[in-house]
Amino acid sequence: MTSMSTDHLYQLVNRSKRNTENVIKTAPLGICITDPHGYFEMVNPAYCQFYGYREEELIGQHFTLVVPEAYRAQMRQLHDEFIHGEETHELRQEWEVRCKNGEARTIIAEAARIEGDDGQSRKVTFIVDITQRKQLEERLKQANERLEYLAHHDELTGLLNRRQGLAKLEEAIERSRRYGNPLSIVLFDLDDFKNINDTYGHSTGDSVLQALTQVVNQQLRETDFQIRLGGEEFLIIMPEVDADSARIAMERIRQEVARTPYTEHALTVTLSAGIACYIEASSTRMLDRADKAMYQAKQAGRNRVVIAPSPV
Ligand SMILES: Nc1nc2c(ncn2[C@@H]2O[C@H](COP(=O)(O)OP(=O)(O)OP(=O)(O)O)[C@@H](O)[C@H]2O)c(=O)[nH]1
Repeated sequence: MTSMSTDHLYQLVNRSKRNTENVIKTAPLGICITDPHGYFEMVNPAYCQFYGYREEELIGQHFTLVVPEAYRAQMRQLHDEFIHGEETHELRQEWEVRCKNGEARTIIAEAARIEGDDGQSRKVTFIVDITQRKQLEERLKQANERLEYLAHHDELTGLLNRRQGLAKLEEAIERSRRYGNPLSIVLFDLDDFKNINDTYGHSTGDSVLQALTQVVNQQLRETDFQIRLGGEEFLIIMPEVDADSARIAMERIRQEVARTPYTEHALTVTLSAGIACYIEASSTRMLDRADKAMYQAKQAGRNRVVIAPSPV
């Protein structure tokens, strides 16, 4: 080889090195190289910019500087295992990291093991910021959870809604049918509720419905379900409870509801209830019997509980 061609080769190698350096400098993804003990040896501008540190603030620091305290030990161990392990590439993984200003962000990191000019292993890590995508995913997840919740619950009171409540009733009836256990349902409706809306406004009416839901719930067993069928009409499912016990429970609830003052106007609210217990009936039949009993309670002057007679 002539001296000219050696020069030329030297130039080419230098150019190639400069190109590589420029690629690393201008790469849109953060790149860092850590020594065998996890200390930063190289960080590119995108890495510094992402974390909010200057290059000289990072070089020589342990990489766990950008890791939340809770994961530091785990990350340190993973780094050491990778440096001394067999794998040359570390799988892509999501991590939560901390920027200089304390901000938490999410990255996807992928790493490779390279050999330094001292013959020792180094870890080169490539990071991509996915914070926005994660936040979007989180908001989407919350929106889906909310939709899922609303599909089963009444928004005002947080109770199960009619559709979900009727499904629960079907399940309860099925269990009673199979195991021969008693089951009672209570249909109740507030008395003269229209007066409250007309006198104090709809939002006061709403507050009454919310507070009343709590009063009733506090009186129920863990295994009972309270459902808002619609408007000011509610259903309670009481599995394993016979008609007499349901009446005692409902009397207690009726009295508690009537005794409680509602809203800042200290309103009195009463309810009329009809009870039906399970006797080889469909949910429609049971609801129908409870409804008739409730109607009787209204007819008899309201603020009372009536048990539906057993069908012959
Ligand atoms: N504030 C509020 N009112 C509601 C809601 N749903 C239904 N209502 C009201 O409940 C009232 C029901 O009136 P009615 O069906 O005449 O019954 P009532 O006045 O309770 O009379 P009785 O049932 O016969 O004792 C109406 O004024 C409805 O507008 C609600 O979500 N919020």
